[in-house]
Amino acid sequence: MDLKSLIRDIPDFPKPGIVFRDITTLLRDPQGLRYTIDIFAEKCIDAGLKADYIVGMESRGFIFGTPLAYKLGVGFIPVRKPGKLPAAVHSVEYELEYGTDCLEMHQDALHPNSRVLIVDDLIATGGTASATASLIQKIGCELVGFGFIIELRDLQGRKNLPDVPIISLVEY
Ligand SMILES: O=P(O)(O)OC[C@H]1O[C@H](OP(=O)(O)OP(=O)(O)O)[C@H](O)[C@@H]1O
Ligand SMILES: Nc1ncnc2[nH]cnc12
Repeated sequence: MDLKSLIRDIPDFPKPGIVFRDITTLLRDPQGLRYTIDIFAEKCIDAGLKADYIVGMESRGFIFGTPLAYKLGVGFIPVRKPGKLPAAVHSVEYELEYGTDCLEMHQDALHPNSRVLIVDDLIATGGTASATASLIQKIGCELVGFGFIIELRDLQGRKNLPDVPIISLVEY
């Protein structure tokens, strides 16, 4: 199945010059959604990525990370934008094109030495994924790899990530 054909390209969103890779059209397609999660799980297994938990970033990381965790038979841990999680959190600030943003995770979400696969819908600069990796490493967890539906290769986000396996299903 050609997943790229199910992803809608929206030019000049959210600003001129950006081509927004819209996954809502993929999610809307029952066969496309099922295939995405099935092939994602298959590639993780084939790559030997043995995780105890999937960590997904708000918000589109939730959309793919949770069904992948279900498929792999492991737990899902949300990494959320500031002020959303009710219990004590670890926080990490990271650079955006303009300014900074922050991500948070419950301090008690993971035990040290838990094996974690970080999942998001897309990697662009790698800032979000890199910040999430630093969060789980703060707790002493083992980062087994990253999984993305979409990788924007020209932005070279991989260069900002730790040296672990990276799975991406669709590249631009
Ligand atoms: O590699 P980067 O340059 O960090 O960009 C990738 C991130 O940007 C998008 O999330 P966004 O923060 O736009 O929020 P959303 O998921 O709520 O739409 C996307 O879902 C990734 O998390
Ligand atoms: N081009 C893009 N399309 C969709 N989500 C994004 N997040 C960062 N860059 C993006």
